[in-house]
Amino acid sequence: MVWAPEAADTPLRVLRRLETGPRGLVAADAEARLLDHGENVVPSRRPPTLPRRFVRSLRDPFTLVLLGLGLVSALIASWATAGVIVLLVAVSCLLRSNGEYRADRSTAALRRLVATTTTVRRRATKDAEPEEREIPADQLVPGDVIKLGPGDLVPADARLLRANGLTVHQAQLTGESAPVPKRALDLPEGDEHLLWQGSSVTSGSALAVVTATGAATRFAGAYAGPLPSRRGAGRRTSAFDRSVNGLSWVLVRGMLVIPPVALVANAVLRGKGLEALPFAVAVAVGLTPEMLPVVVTTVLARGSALLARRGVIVKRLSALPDVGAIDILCMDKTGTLTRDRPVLSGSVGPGGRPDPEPLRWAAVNGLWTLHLADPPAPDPLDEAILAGAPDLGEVEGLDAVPFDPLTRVSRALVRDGEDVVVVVKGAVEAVLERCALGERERRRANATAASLARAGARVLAVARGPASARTGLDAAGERDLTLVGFVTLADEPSPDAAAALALLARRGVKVKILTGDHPGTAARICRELGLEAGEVADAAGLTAAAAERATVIARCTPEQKARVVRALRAAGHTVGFLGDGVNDLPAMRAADVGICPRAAVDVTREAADIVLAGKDLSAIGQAVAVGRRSSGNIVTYLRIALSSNLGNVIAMLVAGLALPFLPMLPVQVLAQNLCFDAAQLALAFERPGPAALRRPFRLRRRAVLRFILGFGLVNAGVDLATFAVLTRVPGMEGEPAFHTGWLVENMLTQAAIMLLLRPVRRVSRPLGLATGALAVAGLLLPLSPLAPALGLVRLPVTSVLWLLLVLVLYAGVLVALTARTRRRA
Ligand SMILES: Nc1ncnc2c1ncn2[C@@H]1O[C@H](COP(=O)(O)OP(=O)(O)OP(=O)(O)O)[C@@H](O)[C@H]1O
Repeated sequence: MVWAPEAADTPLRVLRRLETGPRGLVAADAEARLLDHGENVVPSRRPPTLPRRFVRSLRDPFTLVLLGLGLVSALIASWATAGVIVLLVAVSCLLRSNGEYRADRSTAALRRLVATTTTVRRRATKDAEPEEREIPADQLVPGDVIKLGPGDLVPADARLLRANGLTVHQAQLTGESAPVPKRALDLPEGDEHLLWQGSSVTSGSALAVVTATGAATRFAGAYAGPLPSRRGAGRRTSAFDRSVNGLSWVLVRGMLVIPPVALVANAVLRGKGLEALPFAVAVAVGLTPEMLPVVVTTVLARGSALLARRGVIVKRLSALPDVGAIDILCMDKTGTLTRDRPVLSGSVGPGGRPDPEPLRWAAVNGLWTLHLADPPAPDPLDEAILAGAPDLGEVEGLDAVPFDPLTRVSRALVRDGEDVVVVVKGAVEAVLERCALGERERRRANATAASLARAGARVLAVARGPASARTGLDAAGERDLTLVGFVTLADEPSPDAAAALALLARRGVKVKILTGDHPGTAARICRELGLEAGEVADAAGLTAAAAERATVIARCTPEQKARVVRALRAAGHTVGFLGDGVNDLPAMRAADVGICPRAAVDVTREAADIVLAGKDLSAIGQAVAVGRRSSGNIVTYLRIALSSNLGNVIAMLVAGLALPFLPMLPVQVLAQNLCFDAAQLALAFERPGPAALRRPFRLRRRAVLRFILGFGLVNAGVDLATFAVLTRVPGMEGEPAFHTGWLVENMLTQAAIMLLLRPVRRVSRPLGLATGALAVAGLLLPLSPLAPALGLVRLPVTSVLWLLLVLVLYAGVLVALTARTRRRA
């Protein structure tokens, strides 16, 4: 059976070819088709397997440079060096891919909870009435009849059977960034009647028949390789990623420069040629924080697992440090701060007097948009209006376009007795600008709406005007309507919103409300939640400076929300956006981190980096804390690893020039590196001090570089002091004794650095064990069976005592130098 419809086929022919009908498939038939066609999953969207992750982790710049150095070692037959490098790479990639894999698995159950679902029409038996059900999108089969509404992801390729004011965003497939209109034309010419998997509904509603699923969709064909970013082309790397990448590249450059410098120096000063190459390679490896990718993955995977236990899904692991860096969180109001369960509270005429007419016409509009546009999920506002509406009389619906956040109105064309009328309801300004009103009447209407909003109500304006059944809704002028009045609805704040806002304030995150609603309503909700409303601004004509000052920005269109977010980012803030509706999508894409509650519409959930699967909004505060902790641990690792490595490399290069022999054998450099790397994994389990949780975390690259350089030099000084001791203590004259002394001292100082260069004093159990093991390994390696292979010998007791003395002095210096930073933590 060939499912793909020819572009110009009529709906009937397509339905026939797919052996289905407008009433949907019979359930048993759908099951059989599922076996035939498989699940509706694009192959490249399946989570990668462990081996594939392993191969992917090889693409890291450090790993590539390490492999390059390994290759050089192999070419000059320095097998031990090559072997240790391959071991380092293998362990690093294995730990990293395993960490990612486990992080994915830890959120898998939660992900299923918030998986995309689709409203499908199916029948229990051939003669049964069709029923509409939500099923997971991966269970769809060709021939299924589906319903779509604003915010829905198009779950498979489909042919429209009916469409109402439908526009879709299909940039991923066609590159068009603006939403394109779609119609259920009988005899189409272009692709106006076709929907592609991977696009999303911006406005309107539709009934469509699925023509292709899974690997057979156009999307799967277009992206056989890796997927483009789900957040669209606008997605940038975060400040944290950029800083870590920047540091990495400084080091990679260093790694590439060191071997030639060491070689040339040896050649010039000692007339040695290529025999110094293994040493040069080992020194370059010594500079690498080869465990950086592993530590980053472990820290982030742990953070994500911790949050999963609290019902928070981190979809993009690298979003965690971004959450920790957020200093402004913008959020929408409806469905985030309020429950989005509005209840009708009143109906008044344009002057503010109680009047049932606005409610009646609002309900007529709501009823027929619901019936004719037939969206998959009814709008809560329309439901509330219908629940509280009186008898609507004999009004027959002719056409309707559901609510669109861009126009901010919903429209219906109805026959009222002999007359055909267009009924418009929506945001006050959007409706008033469609009304023929004198200056005074307009002012009076605005004053009425403002006073209703100040009392905290959601206000909808209702207007009507003459139209023609023949020319239909699209041609209805809608310019000279008559204002019927206003309906008001109450929407309770979410029970946990106040606590969540208070927690964010304690964490130093400023909250801004960006809403499509009236400023009065938004300001009132803020006060009820204990948030100082401060400056309330109107989105129209808002300047960047005003956006920075305001706490509430009202009457926002979706694009204006995004513009505010972009302006705040341009002013140097790290901005999070929390929203649930299709009107929040552009802002979510513009923000550093997108967050959405579980009940958000599909597209918003797809675009979000973090999904709050639980009900409690306070989870955002927890995500912020975990984000800061994760970044803190990564930076602590970088400081410790790099200042220690840098110190060692400087000391080795200097000593290399002063000594008649190599200060350390390549295999010793690498063995010491391996031990240090393994111990440093414990830094992933650290808990930063309370001060780190009180303010947004910013990785300041310069400050980190200064720290690394400063302590690197101190460390080099200590190494050279060790060098001086080793050359003077009796019994240490020979090359093996010198090597052993330096290796032991290095491992002891590395353990000291791990304990002392952290921002907090408290030592976690994993860290205590790791540093203890590193120090003991340093002392015991020369006595172990590995000693001959590593070129180590037993040291006289006096020299060990001397080395311990240097260590104590070094620890004293570190304690004195870090006292100030620790006091602040
Ligand atoms: N179903 C509807 N019919 C008519 N008007 C609506 C409907 N839903 C919303 N509106 C009006 O359009 C305005 C903008 O709606 P939009 O959904 O963009 O934002 P919002 O509901 O106010 O919430 P948020 O705080 O999430 O931005 C609303 O304030 C309301 O006046």
